[in-house]
Amino acid sequence: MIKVLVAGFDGSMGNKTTNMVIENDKFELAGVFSPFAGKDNLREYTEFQDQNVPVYKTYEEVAAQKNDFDVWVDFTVPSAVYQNVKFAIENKISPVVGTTGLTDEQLVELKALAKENEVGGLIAPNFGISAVLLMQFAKKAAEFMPDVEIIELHHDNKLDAPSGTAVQTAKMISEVRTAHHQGNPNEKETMLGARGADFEGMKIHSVRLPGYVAHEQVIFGSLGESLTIRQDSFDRSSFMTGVALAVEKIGNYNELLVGLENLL
Ligand SMILES: NC(=O)C1=CN([C@@H]2O[C@H](COP(=O)(O)OP(=O)(O)OC[C@H]3O[C@@H](n4cnc5c(N)ncnc54)[C@H](OP(=O)(O)O)[C@@H]3O)[C@@H](O)[C@H]2O)C=CC1
Ligand SMILES: O=C(O)C1=N[C@H](C(=O)O)C[C@H](O)C1
Repeated sequence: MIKVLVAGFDGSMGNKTTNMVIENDKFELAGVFSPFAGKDNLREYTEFQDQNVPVYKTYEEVAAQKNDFDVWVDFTVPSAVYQNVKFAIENKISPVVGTTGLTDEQLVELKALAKENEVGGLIAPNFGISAVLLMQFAKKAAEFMPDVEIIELHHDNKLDAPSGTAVQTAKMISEVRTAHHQGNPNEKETMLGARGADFEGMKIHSVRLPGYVAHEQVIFGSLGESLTIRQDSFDRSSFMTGVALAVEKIGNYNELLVGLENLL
């Protein structure tokens, strides 16, 4: 059995993940983690009355029981994810991280730490197969159509913008695209932000509205034609297959990987 701790268990993704772990015969829910939890055991929560699982609130509590955990699944917040992943690696608990917001510098540091500790881990901006495919297709398209704008659309509880998926899409496109300005070089924004965020000349636009979950559209323009690639996550269940795959496989690695495609 793979022993799993879910950090952010009380959030939208953390709740879905907690239920997925409980229902998966290959996994044991060995703990949940949030500094803000008001209870000491998961069975005190109405939804989990049959689950005798400790609620951990501090790193010290987790460290004292670190042999109880194989995998740390993180669906928390951008402001906490770096410290959470650093702690997990230092305690030889494999991080499987959905939380977005890690900087490039933090990623480099965490990769080195994982190598030093010979701990496998995964940072996945998106666990949905439709999003993983969208990023791959977008990179291919950019080889031939280098003028591109990204529109990501999310629920209006999301803390960060642009989305981690949109940033990862732009990074993958930039591997095959020469950085260049798009639009009139003399263009002026008469309203600040009108042209969106800029990534090596590509523009990224973030929509936040009730009714949305997670969606991304990549639009390519060229002489006399356009190509649009779109993915939609209508429900957070779309991420669970990828999370389960990562939890199951991450023990086979001894380095920190970025992107679910590394495990497919
Ligand atoms: N990679 C992927 O496929 C996906 C990634 N995400 C990402 O996952 C993250 C979470 O998304 P979502 O579930 O919608 O967000 P929510 O706000 O619904 O949940 C976040 C949870 O984390 C808790 N939390 C805050 N700080 C800490 C901490 N230091 N340690 C542990 N838990 C903490 C929050 O508690 P409290 O409310 O008390 O602050 C909350 O319960 C976001 O970064 C999002 O971008 C989301 C979906 C898919
Ligand atoms: O906050 C979300 O919901 C999501 N966040 C991730 C991101 O920022 O890319 C993944 C997915 O889009 C859902």
